[in-house]
This record gives sequence, structure tokens and C-alpha cells, in this order.
Amino acid sequence: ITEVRRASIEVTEEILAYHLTAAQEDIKALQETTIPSAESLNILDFHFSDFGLPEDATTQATVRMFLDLNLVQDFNIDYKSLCQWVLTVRRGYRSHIPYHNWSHALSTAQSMFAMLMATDQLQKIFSRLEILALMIATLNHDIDHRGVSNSYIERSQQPLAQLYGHSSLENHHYNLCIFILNNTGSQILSNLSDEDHRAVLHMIKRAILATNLNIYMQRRGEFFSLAEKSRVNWRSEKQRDLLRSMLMTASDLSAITKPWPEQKRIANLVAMEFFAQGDKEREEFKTKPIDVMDRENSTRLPYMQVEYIDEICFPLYKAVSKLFDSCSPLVNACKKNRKNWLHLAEGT
Ligand SMILES: CCCOc1ccc(S(=O)(=O)N2CCN(C)CC2)cc1-c1nc(CC)cc(=O)[nH]1
Ligand SMILES: [Zn+2]
Repeated sequence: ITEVRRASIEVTEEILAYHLTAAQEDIKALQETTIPSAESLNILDFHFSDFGLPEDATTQATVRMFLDLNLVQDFNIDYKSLCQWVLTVRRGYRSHIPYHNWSHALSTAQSMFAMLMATDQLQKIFSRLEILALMIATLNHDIDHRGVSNSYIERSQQPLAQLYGHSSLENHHYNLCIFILNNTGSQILSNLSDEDHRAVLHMIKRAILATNLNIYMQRRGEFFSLAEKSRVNWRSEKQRDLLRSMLMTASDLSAITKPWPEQKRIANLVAMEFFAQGDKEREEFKTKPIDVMDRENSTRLPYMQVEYIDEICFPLYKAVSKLFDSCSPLVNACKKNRKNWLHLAEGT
């Protein structure tokens, strides 16, 4: 059995690597392109949106983030490997999924980049290795998302549920992230010491698993009390792990902090994805989906967004901006969008 089993795993990995790996001409094109500056790509702005940005510019923006954070230099990353890695990660996302696609991955990574670049303190608190882990984790945190939640996957007995049990999606995102990092031609961590390599993979796993909203809700209380203290000892790995996890969620949910037209546009994509899952649940499980995923509740969407902001988003951005004043634009934009959603909710 093991002989057959091993052969099938090798074949599967070969086929996956073939389909996932970007085309050589695309890699060459990106490698030879002059990468525009961060300013010209607007990736330093909290209000950044990739809407209307050509596909090539999204991969150039990703390379620019790694260059401007000095990660290519600090970790002696082979430039061709970086180009292949970025293009392969992009291919790992499913373009026909309304919300959990490459655009969400880029937006999440750009939010982390903007916070890191705006906050000198963060660059002092985090080591270079932690910053590398956060940028890899944000870009990969939803890779190969199918537009359905963990609960749907666990209920529909999909292979992912058999494989991982709880947090099945996040475990899958992490495993695919590692698969690409180990794939020939996209091994951007190949020049790290064994110790750094082990440490960065551990931090990437912790960061990707932290994007499960249930885990965020369990751990955020500790973070909020940290934000109330006058001084925080960031030398403790436990506190830095908590901070990395909370910044992952702040980046992941950052669509709620975008200017109103962009927030409205993205909320509609989230709704499309949620309602599509609701339709599948009706069909497959013959059950009425929960409110959030029930198309027949779409008039309640503005009200649900107000709840989402009050219960999940606002407290987080408030704590982050209390610790790091330069992130206050995030909490202000979140407040403004609450007003906009409330106005729509009352209008109905
Ligand atoms: C826009 C369509 C409605 O969108 C929502 C409705 C309800 C809630 S909720 O906080 O009540 N809650 C969250 C945890 N679920 C398990 C149960 C429901 C959240 C959203 C929402 N989520 C995201 C993140 C993907 C982005 C976004 O803009 N809106
Ligand atoms: Zn996400």
C-alpha cells in the first residue's frame, strides 16, 4: 500500500505543480519589467484599491512591496524565484470566486504593507523575519478558497473536512502556501538559515490560522487589554505573536475601512459569495441558510454590516489605533462606513 500511496502522492504533486506554476514567458516578462515605484502604484495609502488596476500591475505591486520592505536584500531572495512565486500564488486563487480571490489577497497584503510602512514602531517591534512571515502569510492566507465557509465544508463532508477537521480552510491555505514555497523555481526562502527557515514557517502557519474569525474572537480580549496598558513589553514572543495575529485580521477585514464607493462594491462581492453558498445549502442540505447567507434577507444587508462593524471590526481597529496612532485612519474610515450603512439601514 505504501508503495502505491507514495506513487500517487508524487504523481498528484507533479500534476499540481504543473498546473499551479506560472508560464515561463509570464515569469520572464515580470522579471524584465521595470517595477513602478510604491508612490506611482499608490500602495502606501490606507485607501488603496486595486479596482481597475491591470492584472500585471497587481503582480508588480506585490514585487514592489517586497523590494521596499528590503526583504529581497535582507534574505537574499533570488529575483526570478520571487517573480515565479508571486505569479504562482496568484494562480493559486480562483478568479471566478466573487470575493475570496487574488484581489482580496493583494488587498490584504497591501493593508499590512501600508501599516508597516506608516508605523515606525512596528518596524522596531518586528524582526525582519517577522515582516517576511507577515507578507508571505497575507498574500497566501486565502489561497485556493472555494467561496464557502468552514462550516459548509465540514457539513458537506468534502475531502478538506476529512483532511483537517476544524479550521479546514486555513489549514489548506497554509499547506498550499508551503507547497509553492517548496516548488522548484519559487523557493524564495532557499537562502535562509535552517533556524530562520523553521521559525518563518512556524510564524506563517500561526498567521494564516489566525485569519479564522473564530480564533480572532477567542484571542482578541487579551489584545484589547494590552491596548489599554500605558506601556507594552513587546520583547515577549507571546505578545508579538498576538500582535501579528491581530494585524492579520486587521489586514484581512480592511475592506471595511475603504472609502464608501469601494466598501459598497466589495460588500456586494461578499454578499454574492455568501448568497451563493446559501443557495447551495438550500439545494444540498434542504435547509434554510443562516441569515447572512440567505438571499431572501438581502434587504437586511445594511443592518448586518452595521452589526459586523460593531461586533467584529470597530473594536479591533480602535485597539490597533490606540497602540499605533498612525493607524488611526483605519478606525476613522470604519466609523464613516458605519454611518453610511446605518443611513441605508434606516432608509429601508
Ligand atoms: C456584505 C454581506 C453581508 O456581510 C456580512 C454579514 C454579517 C456578518 S456578521 O458579522 O454578522 N457575521 C460574521 C461571522 N459569520 C460567521 C456570521 C456573520 C459579516 C458580514 C461580512 N463579512 C465580511 C468578511 C468576509 C465582510 C463584510 O463586508 N461583511
Ligand atoms: Zn481573507
